[in-house]
Amino acid sequence: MLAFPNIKINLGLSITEKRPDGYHNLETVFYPVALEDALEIRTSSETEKKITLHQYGMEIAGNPEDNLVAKAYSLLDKEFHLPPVEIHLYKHIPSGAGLGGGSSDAAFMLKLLNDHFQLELSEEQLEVYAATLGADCAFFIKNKPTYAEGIGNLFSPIELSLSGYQIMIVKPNVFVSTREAFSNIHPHRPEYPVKEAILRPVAEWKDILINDFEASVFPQHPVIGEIKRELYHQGAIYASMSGSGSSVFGLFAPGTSLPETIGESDVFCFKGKL
Ligand SMILES: C[C@](O)(CO)[C@H](O)COP(=O)(O)OP(=O)(O)OC[C@H]1O[C@@H](n2ccc(N)nc2=O)[C@H](O)[C@@H]1O
Ligand SMILES: Nc1ncnc2c1ncn2[C@@H]1O[C@H](COP(=O)(O)OP(=O)(O)OP(=O)(O)O)[C@@H](O)[C@H]1O
Repeated sequence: MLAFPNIKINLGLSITEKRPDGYHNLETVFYPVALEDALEIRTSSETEKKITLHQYGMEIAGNPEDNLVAKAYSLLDKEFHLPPVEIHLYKHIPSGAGLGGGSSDAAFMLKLLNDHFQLELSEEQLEVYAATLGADCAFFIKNKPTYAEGIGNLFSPIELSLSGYQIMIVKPNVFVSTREAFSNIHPHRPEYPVKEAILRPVAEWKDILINDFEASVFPQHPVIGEIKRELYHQGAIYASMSGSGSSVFGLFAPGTSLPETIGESDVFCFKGKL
């Protein structure tokens, strides 16, 4: 059984307060975009080990047993005593990009196991499992435009369609640690709440829809801020860093031509239609 875990971008991201448990409350809108990994599971005849993971494409830091797809399997295996599986994961989504690639793989793994082994779990039950694997993991269960608050885990669906817009995503070759990005933030209530800003026309977002991580990440990694400026310079209607970086996306009007390139030759670049 095969699935294509996609990415999310953050439309606005306000870090509103630091919690006693060290995590931060935030407000953001997650929007799914069709930049995808490929993930396949098959029941395995292996008797010695439960998971055989084959990885292709971009390298993932860490050991295979720490891969979030393995963690997703273990989570359901504990409850349902699953047969052994062979997993094929083709990585096309860059890591450390703020695009939620690992979280998406994990969420799609839960959905695949649920379907393949007919576990009959509801979307709500799958969301509960997903939330234990990463802050934004549960979003990828329903995978629809979503307003998120709390630590990024309390969801309400929103009516928002960017259908027809074009997107360019650029990720420079720098690594931003999510944990470190949070530690440099001074939480505050936004002047223009994300939930209200998102209702305004896209052409107005530039001044009102803000990712708070930009103020802490751009000074440390100026190349990311330069990419955002360049996206605007080359005609983006709205441009922003996604999550805690290091990727930046630009939204372009339907029918306009996208820039050939942005930034240095070693950047990752994705162009697509929403
Ligand atoms: C910033 C976002 O990209 C917004 O979409 C996500 O909330 C980040 O989600 P993520 O990468 O899945 O993050 P996790 O792996 O759960 O957390 C990494 C680290 O970030 C910090 N963290 C994360 C989420 C949150 N609401 N507050 C935090 O302070 C914690 O120190 C945590 O140990
Ligand atoms: N299947 C996976 N794909 C990518 N990374 C994974 C995976 N499993 C575990 N990881 C680990 O998770 C880390 C973060 O990966 P991820 O692709 O989620 O990045 P991110 O862009 O920082 O996501 P986010 O938007 O959640 O901050 C990687 O450095 C890697 O060590």
